[in-house]
This record gives sequence, structure tokens and C-alpha cells, in this order.
Amino acid sequence: MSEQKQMAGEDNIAYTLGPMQAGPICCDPQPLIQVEDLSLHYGAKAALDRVTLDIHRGCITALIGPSGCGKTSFLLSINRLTDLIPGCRITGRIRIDGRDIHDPLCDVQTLRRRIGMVFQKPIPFPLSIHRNIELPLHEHGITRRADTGPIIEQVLQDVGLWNEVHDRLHSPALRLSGGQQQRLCIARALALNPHILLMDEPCSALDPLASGIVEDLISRLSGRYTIVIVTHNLAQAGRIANYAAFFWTKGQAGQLVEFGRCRQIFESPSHELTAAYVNGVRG
Ligand SMILES: Nc1ncnc2c1ncn2[C@@H]1O[C@H](COP(=O)(O)OP(=O)(O)OP(=O)(O)O)[C@@H](O)[C@H]1O
Repeated sequence: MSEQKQMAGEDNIAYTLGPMQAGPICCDPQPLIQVEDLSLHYGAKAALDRVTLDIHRGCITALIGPSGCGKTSFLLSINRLTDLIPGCRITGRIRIDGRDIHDPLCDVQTLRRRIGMVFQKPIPFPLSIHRNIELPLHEHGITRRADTGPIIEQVLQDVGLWNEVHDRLHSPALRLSGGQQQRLCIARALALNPHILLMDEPCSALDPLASGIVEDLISRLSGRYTIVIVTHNLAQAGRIANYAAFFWTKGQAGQLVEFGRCRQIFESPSHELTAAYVNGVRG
């Protein structure tokens, strides 16, 4: 079997799942991303200080905390996008599925392929809707139409866009509304069949209606994907996340104050800083 066919075959496994189902409730936590003593510096500036945290498979984990406490830095370190930031330095260990992502044998391309990323502002390529999803597939060696066509349709179905765009797949993605663009960006991330989705405030640039649609979509993706989401919207975290990690800047750097089931963090936090933040007294 050619390498390309093998890759497409491997990818197609996920597309036999059919319509999106709500994922299992996280009653049996299994760590997928294990972060141990993670510290991060931008040059001389410390952004994260010894963060230790397990993120569970198939669950949604919300990273919450005031501006500047290191949530995005934490997110970017999981797929090693921090490698691309000049002067950024990391110590500590991140293991995904038991493998150290900083091991010299870890292939960063493969790592990033397995981890989809969605940003605050939807940034579709200035290309057609179809090409936005086809391009990353081509870049990863999935080039046959017989392979790309079904994947493109499936991911557009998964994000609820197919019915809205199937008759104009070749028109510019930039003509879609903001909410549709964000769903297209999520579809693009799903196309490479990731295991993990990192989302940095994916609803914050959207109007309330579009934000609600994307939020529902994120809920439906749990179970099939392990999702880590940065959000300033505590109500949203409470609605969609299974777990919450509360960060706070202590001294110069962000630290993890408390991690737990969302309900526990919001209703009976163990730390008084968490209580003050979730009750709107501080932050
Ligand atoms: N590329 C960079 N170079 C230097 N400092 C940076 C860089 N990126 C972030 N920082 C600093 O690191 C700290 C953590 O930033 P980060 O963006 O991770 O926080 P955050 O909690 O995500 O903030 P927000 O909620 O406002 O997005 C901040 O003090 C920020 O100014």
C-alpha cells in the first residue's frame, strides 16, 4: 500500500462514525495530556511557573483566569507552537498518550497534525470553502479526489455547515458570516482527524447567536475529541466543560491555582482565589 493510501486509510477510520453523537460523560477519567512542572519564559519574562495538570481523554477542559495569566501560552505549548516564538523557552514535561512531546524522536509535524487548533478570530484562507479544507489535506499527502471529497463533506456535516454551503463550495470562504467562518475553521481542523482540539476563545469574536451555535458544536465534539478551550466566559465554561483549570498570576508568572470538575470549581472551589474569581469578586 502506498504511503498516501495508508494515510488516507488511517484518516478515513474517523469518517465511518456517521453523524456526530454526544460523547460519553467523563465518568472514567483517563489522562491523555500529562503536564508536569511546566514553566515557560519569553526571554527573561516568566509566563508560566511549574504547572502540573492532567487533561482527560474525550473531555472538555476549560482554562480560565484573568488576562495575562498564561492560558494561551499553556495552550500553545501543547502543540509546540511555542517553538515558533523567538526567545520562548520551556522546562518541564508534556506527555501525550504517554509520549514526551519534547523527545528528540517526536516528529513535530505529526504532533501538530494530531492536534487541531482554532483561534479567537476565524481565519479562513482567502480561498474557496472547498479549498480551505482541501489544502491542509493536500499538504499532508491526501490528494486523491476519491479521498478528499468524502472527508470535506463529512467535516462540513460535522460542523453543521454542509446544508448551508453544499451548493456554493467553490465560492470564497471570506463571504461566509463570522460564525460560519469559525465553523469552517473548525471543519478545517477536523479534516486531519486530530485527537485533540485546542481552542483559544473560539466564540469571543462572534455575535451571541453565532457564539451559541459554535458553543453547541463544541459540546457535540466532546467524546470524539479531547478539547482544551480558553474562555473568559465563565457561563460558557460552566455549560460546556467537564473540567476547569483556574490560572492566576502570582509574582510575575501564571500558576495553576486549582483544577477539578467544572461543577466543583464553580460551586465549591477549594481555593479562596478561585471562589473570588468565579464569583466575580476578583479578576
Ligand atoms: N510572544 C510573547 N513575547 C513576550 N511576552 C509574551 C508573549 N506572549 C505572551 N506574553 C506575555 O506572557 C504572559 C501570558 O500571556 P498569555 O497570552 O499566555 O496570557 P492569557 O492568560 O492567555 O491572556 P489573555 O486572556 O489576555 O489572552 C503575559 O504577560 C503576556 O504579555
